[in-house]
Amino acid sequence: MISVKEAKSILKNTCPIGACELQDLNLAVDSITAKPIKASIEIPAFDNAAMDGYGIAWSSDDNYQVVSTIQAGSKKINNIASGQACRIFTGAKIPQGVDTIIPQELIKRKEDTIYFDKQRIQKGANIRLKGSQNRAGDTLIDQGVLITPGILGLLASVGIDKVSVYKKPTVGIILTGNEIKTVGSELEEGEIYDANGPILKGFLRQLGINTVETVNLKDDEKLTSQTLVRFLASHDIIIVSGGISVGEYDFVKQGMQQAGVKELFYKVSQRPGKPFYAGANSGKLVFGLPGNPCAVFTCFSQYIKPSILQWMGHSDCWEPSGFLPLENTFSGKNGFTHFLKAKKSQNGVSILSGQESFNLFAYGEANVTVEIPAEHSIKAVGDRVAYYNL
Ligand SMILES: Nc1nc2c(c(=O)[nH]1)N[C@H]1C(S)=C(S)[C@@H](COP(=O)(O)OP(=O)(O)OC[C@H]3O[C@@H](n4cnc5c(N)ncnc54)[C@H](O)[C@@H]3O)O[C@H]1N2
Ligand code: MOO
Repeated sequence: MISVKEAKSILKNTCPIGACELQDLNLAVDSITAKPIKASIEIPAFDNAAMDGYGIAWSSDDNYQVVSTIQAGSKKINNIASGQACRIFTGAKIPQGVDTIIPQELIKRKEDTIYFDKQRIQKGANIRLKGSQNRAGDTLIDQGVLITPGILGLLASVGIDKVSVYKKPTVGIILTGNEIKTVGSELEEGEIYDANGPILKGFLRQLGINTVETVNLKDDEKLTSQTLVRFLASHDIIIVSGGISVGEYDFVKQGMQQAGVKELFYKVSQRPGKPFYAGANSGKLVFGLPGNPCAVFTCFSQYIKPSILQWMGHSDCWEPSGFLPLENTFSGKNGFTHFLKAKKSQNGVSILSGQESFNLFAYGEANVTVEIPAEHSIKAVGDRVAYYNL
């Protein structure tokens, strides 16, 4: 049995960073840039109006003659001579001769003559200058940056429609257990609803992995190894739920061996999720999660989620979200790290009741997982503990 720290360190050192792919801009949010991105054009590409109003060439005149109207997107734009003005709207290209836009609120207009108070505006006002956002050749985004909606806007503004990002892994889920029924079907004697499939697919969806091959398997050694072989041929990461403990109908460990998966570790000194298995095969990762749903939740969030994030190019994905004082006492099993359903408030974090690994009730209220390390398994009120946002 290894410690939580050792298990995380093995995965951190084993998990590859995915290949690069060109992703459509509209699908690239939450991906990580695999290369720096430069602009090939300057933005704004032309001087344009920042306000709806009137464009003039600044002079000592106190009135101007409106001679044209320019809408955003207008293509045919006549020059403006001294003493003339154009009616102009936000985003419209500034004509030759115009150096100032007067917002319409400051204008008095009588037929085609406009007047305004020169004290209320300065020469050069309300013009967005060509190249004032970026010049052609400027680096807009470095490599290794999380793509936010703001970045999508920036890239679109310079005409970039595809981005080089780290590829997301393809994931396959194998749910084992004769007793497992998918929600929506009728339960018979001794059967239970599959909670692990929704937990795992929910986590994957949060990571932007929406297409996941999932199979339900009866507890059968041959079927388990055959399915693993098939999944290894078509997925980067394989997650198996249940069947990894020591029961007579637990076949996942043997199945891994038969499918040629090399064991990275088996059993971690943690609660829940002690019989957690991780293996590798030709750059692919295979996880055997103990079937109890809270063990599945914990093993995914503590190990598989950071591995997938690392695969997708993220750094610092193994650290807790923060540290807070504990609001109740806790006494755990010595030598085991405990991952606990908990509720975080502004000033502290409270461990919820119902910590058994079958018991999902506290997830209705929990917003964090608290980690109580194996070395200090007894905690008093006020002790600072690490927490992970759910
Ligand atoms: N003699 C021992 N027995 C057990 C040990 C042990 O060390 N010695 N470890 C216990 C711990 S801890 C865990 S966790 C479980 C892990 O068992 P398995 O990975 O073999 O999982 P199963 O036996 O298939 O299932 C365990 C439990 O979880 C329920 N389950 C399974 N799949 C689902 C699902 N998709 N959705 C909801 N619930 C599921 C299943 O019905 C069982 O109740 O082993 C202990 N035993
Ligand atoms: O490894 Mo467990 O403690 O029942 O989840």
